[in-house]
Amino acid sequence: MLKYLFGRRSSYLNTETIDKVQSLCRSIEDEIDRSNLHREIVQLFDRLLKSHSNKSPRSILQEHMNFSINKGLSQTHSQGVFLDYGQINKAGQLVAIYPGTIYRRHIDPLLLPSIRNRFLLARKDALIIDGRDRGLSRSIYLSCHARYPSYDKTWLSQDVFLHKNPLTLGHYINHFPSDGLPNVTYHEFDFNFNDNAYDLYRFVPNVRYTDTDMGDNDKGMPSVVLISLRPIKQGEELFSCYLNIIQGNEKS
Ligand SMILES: C[S@@+](CC[C@H](N)C(=O)[O-])C[C@H]1O[C@@H](n2cnc3c(N)ncnc32)[C@H](O)[C@@H]1O
Repeated sequence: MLKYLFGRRSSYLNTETIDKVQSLCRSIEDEIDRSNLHREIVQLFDRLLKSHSNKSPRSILQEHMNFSINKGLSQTHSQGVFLDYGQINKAGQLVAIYPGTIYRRHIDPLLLPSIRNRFLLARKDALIIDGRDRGLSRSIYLSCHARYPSYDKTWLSQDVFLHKNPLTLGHYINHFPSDGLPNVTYHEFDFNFNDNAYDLYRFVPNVRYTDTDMGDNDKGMPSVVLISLRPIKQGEELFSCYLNIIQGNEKS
């Protein structure tokens, strides 16, 4: 399904662990109701859109979904993402969004931005998201963003309090440690809003590298969201599985 192109394979990821994690992720993914997820996102973005300027996006998320996320020092590697307020009550809940530039694999030129880049995420439809917020990746995002100026570019800020969309931290979520299991999983999602809800695109943290006319196949803006695998308590670090598709049905 999804994989980090340049993720590392750890020795504790034996077949038994991978099978266990994959069946956990699949069981939750199978239950995701896409139209519910779309509705949930529309409702949140609508709240953010209509909010009064004195309320921060994070406090709107806290009021609306009873949680918020933030970056912090990870127990595994450098920075990670934590549930810093409230709780996630159940599996299958939207927790974060993976921001960045959308490339078509083997078509768009990804070689230079891919060098030493740990933030590349592949979708099964051969789209790749570059979520790196620095260097060439950052410049390319900003350049492509000029074609979609109403979309979100605030996720590029290191200061989460400046983020217009408080969910755009999916790219900083680390791979689960040897003494634990993932508590979130990647789920491919396309932002697609009606003409009368076009303003909601201003909270979408993705832009395409190439502005293609998709005609009838228009998927809106392809992205990836993070979904909880179980209830998550305040203070817990979010962990995904970078390898949950490598051993899957389709080997890409
Ligand atoms: C998308 S980044 C995640 C954010 C990263 N921790 C940072 O602060 O930039 C992915 C990279 O984080 C590191 N990483 C993630 N999970 C890890 C883990 N469990 N153990 C060691 N390194 C990890 C790897 O270098 C990986 O390529």
